[in-house]
Amino acid sequence: MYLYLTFAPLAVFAAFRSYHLILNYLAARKFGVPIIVLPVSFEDLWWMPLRPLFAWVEKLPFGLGDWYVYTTMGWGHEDGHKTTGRLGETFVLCSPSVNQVVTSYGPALDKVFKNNKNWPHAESQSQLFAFYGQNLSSTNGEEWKRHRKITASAFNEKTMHAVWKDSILNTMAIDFIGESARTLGRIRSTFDVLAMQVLASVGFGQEMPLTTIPPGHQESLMDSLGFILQHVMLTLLFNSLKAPDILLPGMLRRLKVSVAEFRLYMKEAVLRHMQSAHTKTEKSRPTSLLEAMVKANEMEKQQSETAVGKPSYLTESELYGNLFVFNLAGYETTAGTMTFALPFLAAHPDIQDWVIEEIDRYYSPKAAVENEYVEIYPKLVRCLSTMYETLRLSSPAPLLLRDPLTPQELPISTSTGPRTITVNPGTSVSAHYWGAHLSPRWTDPKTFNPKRFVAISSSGEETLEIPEGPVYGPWISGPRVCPGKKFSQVEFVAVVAQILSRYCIEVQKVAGESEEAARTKLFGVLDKKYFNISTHLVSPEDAGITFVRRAKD
Ligand code: HEM
Repeated sequence: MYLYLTFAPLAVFAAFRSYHLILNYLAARKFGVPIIVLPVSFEDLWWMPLRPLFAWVEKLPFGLGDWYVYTTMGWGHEDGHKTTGRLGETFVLCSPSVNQVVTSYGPALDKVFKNNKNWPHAESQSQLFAFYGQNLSSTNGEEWKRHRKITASAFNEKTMHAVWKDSILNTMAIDFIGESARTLGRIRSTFDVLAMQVLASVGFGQEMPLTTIPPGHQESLMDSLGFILQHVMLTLLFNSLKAPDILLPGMLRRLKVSVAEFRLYMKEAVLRHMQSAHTKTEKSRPTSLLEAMVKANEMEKQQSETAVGKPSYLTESELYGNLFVFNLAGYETTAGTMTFALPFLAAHPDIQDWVIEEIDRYYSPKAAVENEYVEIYPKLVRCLSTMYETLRLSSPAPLLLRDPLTPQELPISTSTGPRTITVNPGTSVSAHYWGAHLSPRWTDPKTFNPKRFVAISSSGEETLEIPEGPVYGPWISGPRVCPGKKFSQVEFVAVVAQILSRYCIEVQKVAGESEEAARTKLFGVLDKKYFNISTHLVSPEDAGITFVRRAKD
């Protein structure tokens, strides 16, 4: 009897899933592209906490566990170009809950991202990070336009000045002499802190040290935000849990405190900026993302009070939602990019010398103090090309899902030439930039070569140029292009310029290890990645780099 009660619901569930899998498979066949059949999709939220328990299936013989890799949103990080190399630029992931057309074909990506009205964010992904309030990334259509209009004003040239200055000053404060040898794990934590510091001062306008616990708080801003961001998936799953503290394990109790603390920090910061928005003169320009956002919102509110119809400003919780998403989207992405860029430069001394040549020509470590962002930043093309190439090889974005609202034509490439398929509502399209960035459409796709992004202009100057032919889109394109694109570029260029103006970076060797063996080991470590909000290394402690003071000092 007990056995029956336990297994009957499972049998019903399995029968229900099998029936839907057959229906989805029949629908997928109509596309006439390769199909990968999966028992579960990463769009099934219940699967997320269970997934680690099934890691063993990958070890099954005869490829029986090959499906497992495709059941995480970040499967591209692990798979790279393998599946696209085998099946082509368009294929379907067919599971009981959904069919996903996966594409790395340029015209398809172009079409989807240019038209976010017909191709909105998939509901399954968009609501993930809305626990502080609806925001830019959680909304679609008219709602999204309202968020985008207010938040766009935050990313202005004045804030870029602040990003430049803060990035350089925070890099100067890192002790690369006292701790010259760092594992890639330590590199990541170093730049996690740096990225958070830049976001706290440029994002919040936070002036006190991030580690201070002000009156009325239990945690510092750094500790609360850091804890939430490091455990964001857990926050997502347990945030709405109303259980009394005594029943919660220590980890969830701490998470609850951090979530409440960060909300309080946001509340105080919004209030502070709302008050200063009233006292500052019209002409004084905001210096933090939050201040700019609050100011634009207050102006919108005033106009909205005189107009009829739906309010066009953001509510308080929407301001929090956006501020949190800026932190979430801007912290790991930039820190992760640095974690890959520095070892790539260490392993390619010729490229490093080429970048240093540019830095020595245009950059001086006083650049932050003298505030020369406007003059120096645009000249550091080789530094920026290093970021472009790093992102080509290690993009932080997972598979980006879009769900068509009405039947849409999607271009595909086949061995007999290009054609289109009709994608109906209910089928997702999944942009697979890992496949695109490592495609043979690039010359020598696996090699780190920032020079591929540098061209010479008619006046003889080096300029950044994306090669024609292959697809490049770490920040995507179209109306939903990453609003923090320039923020991340300015931060990256400032950090690399500051470091290489004083240090060379070398591959770390253990006693008796040859240069070649150390490089091979480093490449092996850089090659094994996984996704958790951004790109992470599987074994970051197994390789490292060393900062060597440059001779000119
Ligand atoms: C290397 C750095 C970065 C990369 C590669 C990157 C990449 C991306 C990508 C691919 C998207 C589109 C996601 C989608 O539509 O599904 C996006 C959106 C977004 N990013 Fe970034 N990002 C970076 C840095 C930043 C920074 C520094 C900030 C803020 C300070 C930021 C804020 C955002 C926001 C708010 C969105 C949502 C935009 C919308 O939906 O309209 N990002 N980013």
